[in-house]
Amino acid sequence: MYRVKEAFYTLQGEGAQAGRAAVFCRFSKCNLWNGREQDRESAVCNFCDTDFVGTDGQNGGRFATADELADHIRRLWPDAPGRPYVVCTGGEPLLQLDDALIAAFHARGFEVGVETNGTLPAPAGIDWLCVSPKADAEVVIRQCDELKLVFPQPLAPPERFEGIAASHYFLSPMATPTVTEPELDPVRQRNTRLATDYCLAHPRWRLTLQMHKIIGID
Ligand SMILES: C[S@@+](CC[C@H](N)C(=O)[O-])C[C@H]1O[C@@H](n2cnc3c(N)ncnc32)[C@H](O)[C@@H]1O
Ligand SMILES: Nc1nc2[nH]cc(C(=O)O)c2c(=O)[nH]1
Ligand code: SF4
Ligand SMILES: [Mg+2]
Repeated sequence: MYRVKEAFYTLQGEGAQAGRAAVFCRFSKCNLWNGREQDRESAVCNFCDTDFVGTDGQNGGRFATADELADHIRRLWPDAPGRPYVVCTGGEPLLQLDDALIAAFHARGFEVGVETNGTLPAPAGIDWLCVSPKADAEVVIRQCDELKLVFPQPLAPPERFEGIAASHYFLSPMATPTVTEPELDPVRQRNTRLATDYCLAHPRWRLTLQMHKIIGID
């Protein structure tokens, strides 16, 4: 049984695939926070900008088989040229994404992207793996397509992750979890300046911005 909070068609807003059309499949549950506001402060990951509790979002639900979920996601992709792309996120997608679901996506022509906190092993066959480390949680994935670190995190300085083999190293300024408009978020503005300065001083790192919030989609 797969539990999905929501699924929607949008543009990838972050990282090296930013600007690419994708169906986002947001799985329920995370291993670093239970999703309840009253428990945020004591959670390992305490800046999450996402509601991943339950299955009640748009196109959310419980899916008994990989084929049922992949068919559901396929229906959200437009009938137009261009390689179908699904981004599995959450919550923590690696609590649920398995070989059967990756195979079901591939069988429908999808490239499979994953956004993970890196604390759980990744199944084989993922086409684009984005690892975003959180605080002092141990990262077990040693190789990925992009390492996308939310910055700054006192317990997760960029230098700690340079041993993880990645094609791209990004800093993503930490936003206030509950604020969607960047211009109304002075904390994000300060963090954008800090991330910019870090990238200027350490040019292996690149800046990425949450484009979907800037342009006001999803
Ligand atoms: C909600 S998480 C879900 C996937 C996975 N659990 C993870 O943490 O990577 C999706 C992306 O949003 C980023 N994110 C979450 N809260 C954020 C915030 N307040 N500011 C900037 N990025 C944030 C995460 O680091 C991750 O790259
Ligand atoms: N447009 C858009 N791009 C995204 N990239 C990563 C996201 C996520 O929450 O995993 C995300 C998201 O929530 N929306
Ligand atoms: S950002 Fe990712 S790891 Fe952190 S609580 Fe949200 S879903 Fe979990
Ligand atoms: Mg998001």
